[in-house]
Amino acid sequence: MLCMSSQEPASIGVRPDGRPLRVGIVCPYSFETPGGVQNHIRDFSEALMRRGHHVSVFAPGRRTKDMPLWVQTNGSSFAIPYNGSWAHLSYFLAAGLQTRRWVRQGQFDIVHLHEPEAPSVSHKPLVMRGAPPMVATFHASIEPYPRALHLFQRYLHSYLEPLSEAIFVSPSAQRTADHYLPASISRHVIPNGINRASYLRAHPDERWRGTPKHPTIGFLGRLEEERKGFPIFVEAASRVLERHPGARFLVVGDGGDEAAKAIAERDGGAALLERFEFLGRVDDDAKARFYKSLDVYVAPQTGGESFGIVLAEAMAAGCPIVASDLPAFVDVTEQGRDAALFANRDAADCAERICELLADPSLRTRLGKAGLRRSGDFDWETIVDEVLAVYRRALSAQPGALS
Ligand SMILES: Nc1nc2c(ncn2[C@@H]2O[C@H](COP(=O)(O)OP(=O)(O)O[C@H]3O[C@H](CO)[C@@H](O)[C@H](O)[C@@H]3O)[C@@H](O)[C@H]2O)c(=O)[nH]1
Repeated sequence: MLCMSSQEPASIGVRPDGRPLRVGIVCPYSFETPGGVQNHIRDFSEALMRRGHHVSVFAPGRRTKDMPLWVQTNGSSFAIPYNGSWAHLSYFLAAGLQTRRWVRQGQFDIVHLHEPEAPSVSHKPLVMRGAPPMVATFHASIEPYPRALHLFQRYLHSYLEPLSEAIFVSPSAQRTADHYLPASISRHVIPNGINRASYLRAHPDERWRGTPKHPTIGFLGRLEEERKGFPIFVEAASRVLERHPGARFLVVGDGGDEAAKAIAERDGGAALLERFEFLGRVDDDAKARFYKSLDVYVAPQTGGESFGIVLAEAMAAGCPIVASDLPAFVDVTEQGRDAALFANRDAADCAERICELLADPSLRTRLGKAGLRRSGDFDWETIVDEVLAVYRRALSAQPGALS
């Protein structure tokens, strides 16, 4: 079992004896496909290792070349539609045996489960006898809560009983989990984190930088997923072009070919398509430069967002944001003080907000500065301390758990 840590522990401070913690993290989704939960676990693990702790992650699916050595996989996964997206999970008998064996062999001080309510490997340690203290992070936000899911509430309620502490990435994620989480479990809202410094130090990329005549307006996300709102971005773009014919629309994410085809098939689609540039999936450095270069970043997501990590990233780059008024986005932007919000699914309103920002550089500067300040609340360096405080509580509630 490979558990990694950095060489020089700065401050450990969770175990009474000052030794580093051994933390086992279970991710329900395969690392073969990128996603918010996987990125969160990767960045959190790296931040814990920078503090000197030992971390090992278990996830479904196969190993890929670029996967860190501290991620272990169980070799298989299957895809199901989940919360407006496709999730690559692993659930059946072997998955349970493999996960529990991994927990036993890891001799962890703490086991940290992500989305233990999802039918995947992070569900499995909950039935173990003699398991270390278990903390869970709940990411999902499903509002309004569907009637069909009420059927599972009683089952989940008793299944989740062994958890020591629960973390929610936002108040909206807590409202969802409150439907099935036993009242006895302590609750903490701790947001998703970002590597803020990487956005602060990024430089704009000349290819993507706007000018007053040719401002650049960006979208980032999985284009083929309805809930990421790309069709709303396209509709808003066509309206913005009526007032700013030189505007360029830069798009990062998988699914560019299909999305370009759909634009070309619209009335007047060929002219609209000329104003779009599909950049495909980019690496994290290019992503930071992308946010840094834009005049406006647009987040037109229509639902299923538990937090809105992309907003936090754009804020850290000082990029002014136009976003839909989903509950999670309202929270991240402090009730809209740090971004211009539009009525969810309303492309005309979205275009209006974009045009207001394009017409008013001082408004863009004000929102960029407000976002930059707000992004400090999501820096991993702060968030890790908050999670370690939760680990400390879980360990002190089970004093015999530490070896
Ligand atoms: N480098 C790079 N990163 C990308 C790309 N596309 C997406 N990402 C990154 O992938 C992460 C997740 O992006 P989302 O579009 O928000 O994905 P999600 O899987 O729907 O995220 C969910 O979980 C997050 C974490 O809890 C939530 O913050 C989010 O609201 C949502 O519920 C973000 O860090 C985003 O920048 C790309 O092409 N390149």
